[in-house]
Amino acid sequence: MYALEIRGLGKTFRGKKLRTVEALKGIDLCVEQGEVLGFLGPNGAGKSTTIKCLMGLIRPTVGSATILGRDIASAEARTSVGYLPENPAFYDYLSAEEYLLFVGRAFGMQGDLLSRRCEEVLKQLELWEPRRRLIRTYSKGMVQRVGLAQVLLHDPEVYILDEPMSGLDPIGRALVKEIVLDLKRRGKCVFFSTHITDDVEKVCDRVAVINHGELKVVDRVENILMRGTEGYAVSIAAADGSVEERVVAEAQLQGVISDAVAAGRSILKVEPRRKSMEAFFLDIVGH
Ligand SMILES: Nc1ncnc2c1ncn2[C@@H]1O[C@H](COP(=O)(O)OP(=O)(O)OP(=O)(O)O)[C@@H](O)[C@H]1O
Repeated sequence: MYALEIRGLGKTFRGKKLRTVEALKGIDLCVEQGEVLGFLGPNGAGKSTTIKCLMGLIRPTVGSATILGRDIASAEARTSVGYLPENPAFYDYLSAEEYLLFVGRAFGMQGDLLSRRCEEVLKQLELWEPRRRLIRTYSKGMVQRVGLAQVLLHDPEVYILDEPMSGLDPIGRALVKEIVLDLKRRGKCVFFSTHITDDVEKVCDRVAVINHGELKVVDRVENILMRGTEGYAVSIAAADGSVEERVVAEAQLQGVISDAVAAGRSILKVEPRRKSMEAFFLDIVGH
């Protein structure tokens, strides 16, 4: 059973004067339990539309999806998910602590379990000190961290995060990456959208690239990086101790090494030169 299974998901928005936007054009995607999948795409690609369909916030025009084998329309599917919206908005006349107690009760938590989990996630998200301050006095990054705290609170099996790193400074981003890796270690499934390639390279097992409502590539991060080998950097030492570095294509590699050895020079290092995830992403989306 997949943690997340999306079959032929499509969404057409109908606007004024019969104007339609085909935001999703039939997406098929499965994510395993214990897997971190980065859902990568430029602005307007269809990431939030996919996530809103999964969370039942909008209805797909065609297709279906399940979470841990349960239809996304069911209450059971929703309770097994931790969801972070793209622009989380909270009851800002509550403190972070009050808000988390409210969320926990909505998930059926109470008593010691609820107060213990509140304390744990407030500490994990570095919100313990300001926990009694009203959310309206928080900075943008703090509000984003309240969003992540409510995602983690009920310890669900599946996490659907819409741009979890947005609005965070480098320290906050590192914290989120650490949280995602910790969820992975604990066998959870994390599906998160982003347009930042570096986030994907560091924490994901697989990447799904979406553009204009269509999935363009779904593959393991290491395959994508290997596929993008541009050549090899060869470091060659001369007899006088000087080092020369040359970048050569795969077809010339053997010849360059043989020639250098025949000339009495040593090969110090041969390293593949890979395309970055960013270059790969820009190729896919056609820039
Ligand atoms: N309610 C709506 N009515 C009409 N069009 C919409 C609606 N919501 C989204 N769209 C359109 O659907 C397309 C996909 O939008 P979506 O918000 O899913 O993109 P995204 O990949 O999440 O982008 P971003 O990175 O900018 O958040 C866009 O062309 C957008 O303008």
